[in-house]
Amino acid sequence: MNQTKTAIAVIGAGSWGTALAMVLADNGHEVRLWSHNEEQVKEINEKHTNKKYLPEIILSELIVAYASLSDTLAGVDTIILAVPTKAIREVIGKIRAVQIAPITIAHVSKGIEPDSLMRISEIIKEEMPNELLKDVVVLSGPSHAEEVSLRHPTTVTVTSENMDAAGKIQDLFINNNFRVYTNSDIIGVEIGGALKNIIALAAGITDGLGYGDNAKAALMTRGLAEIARLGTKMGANPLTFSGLAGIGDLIVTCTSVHSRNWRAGNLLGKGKTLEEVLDNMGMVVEGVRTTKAAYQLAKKYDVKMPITFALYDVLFNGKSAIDAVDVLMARGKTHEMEDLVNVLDERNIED
Ligand SMILES: NC(=O)C1=CN([C@@H]2O[C@H](COP(=O)(O)OP(=O)(O)OC[C@H]3O[C@@H](n4cnc5c(N)ncnc54)[C@H](OP(=O)(O)O)[C@@H]3O)[C@@H](O)[C@H]2O)C=CC1
Ligand SMILES: O=C(CO)COP(=O)(O)O
Repeated sequence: MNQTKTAIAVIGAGSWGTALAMVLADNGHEVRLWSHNEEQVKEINEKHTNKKYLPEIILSELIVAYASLSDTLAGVDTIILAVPTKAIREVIGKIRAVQIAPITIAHVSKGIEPDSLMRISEIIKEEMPNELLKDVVVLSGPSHAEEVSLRHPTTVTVTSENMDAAGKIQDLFINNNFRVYTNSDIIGVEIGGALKNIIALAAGITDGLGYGDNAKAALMTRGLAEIARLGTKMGANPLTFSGLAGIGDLIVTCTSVHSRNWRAGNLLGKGKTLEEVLDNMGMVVEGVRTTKAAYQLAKKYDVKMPITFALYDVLFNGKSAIDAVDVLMARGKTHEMEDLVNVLDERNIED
């Protein structure tokens, strides 16, 4: 399906960057995988493994790891950016310092920056000068790196303000194991991908507390309702939340032991402190910072997000998980759909 074979830079050699590098290598592309860790670069090039992040996997020899960013980027016109949200500004700063020609950046990260309340595509556009940036594309959806690296069937979506650019990223990645759709709603795709991590943390907590499937189904359904309310108020297409970057990613993250957010929540539910959990995870748990950002966004846009607020209290205000669940369950009576309908009505009035 992929006609042109090109050199592609994957920036970030954690679980997701490495798994995506494998998809690109399966499609015959030359993949330059940049890491800021020289030991890891040596391991990937000499042993074709990345034991810390994907312990069972042997990597294709088409994947070559680089420690030098300028060597990684030389002659490349597409970057796949796969670092945690917290590192995006720093890494874009390093790219900016060595990049000489305009480039397309496809990011695959799932977060919102607290305080600035920016989506990742917005951060990239802020940090990268116009003359060096062709397009920003987002790739998102239900896709655990552990399963993608085993070539298990996976579906994702790509979006951009320029759908031709999204189509090019679709062509680079699509194959018979990794099916890539397009979606023109960049706000919805980024909000869905980021905020599902909050609900996955909460689902991990209720599992850790020993509550059952009813509690998890409640969290996922009502979690999606509050994600859709906020996203729609921010300008997203509400239909996006019933797609891969919405319900799709919510399902995979709330129900899988691969999810770092679910696992972190599970340990919190079992009584560990946030500090203990994060110290032992060894990989990014995006939902913690995103909870802070979503809490701020809910206030800014005046949207009710009771699960996000309950989790915020558990993570940052010392509330016990059991008390947070009790508060959620004892709230006043409400209509299931009314709040989203109100948000849609407000948007229609503004239009
Ligand atoms: N894992 C998955 O299945 C999926 C992840 N994502 C998203 O992808 C993004 C990356 O996640 P993932 O790969 O899983 O995270 P990991 O924790 O597995 O890896 C993060 C990688 O980024 C590197 N890194 C961290 N900070 C910096 C920095 N300041 N400069 C350079 N490199 C840095 C890490 O290096 P070091 O080893 O030195 O810490 C590591 O190689 C997240 O936003 C996540 O939500 C999206 C879909 C699936
Ligand atoms: O986004 C993911 C799967 O789609 C990965 O989720 P975690 O970051 O919780 O592991």
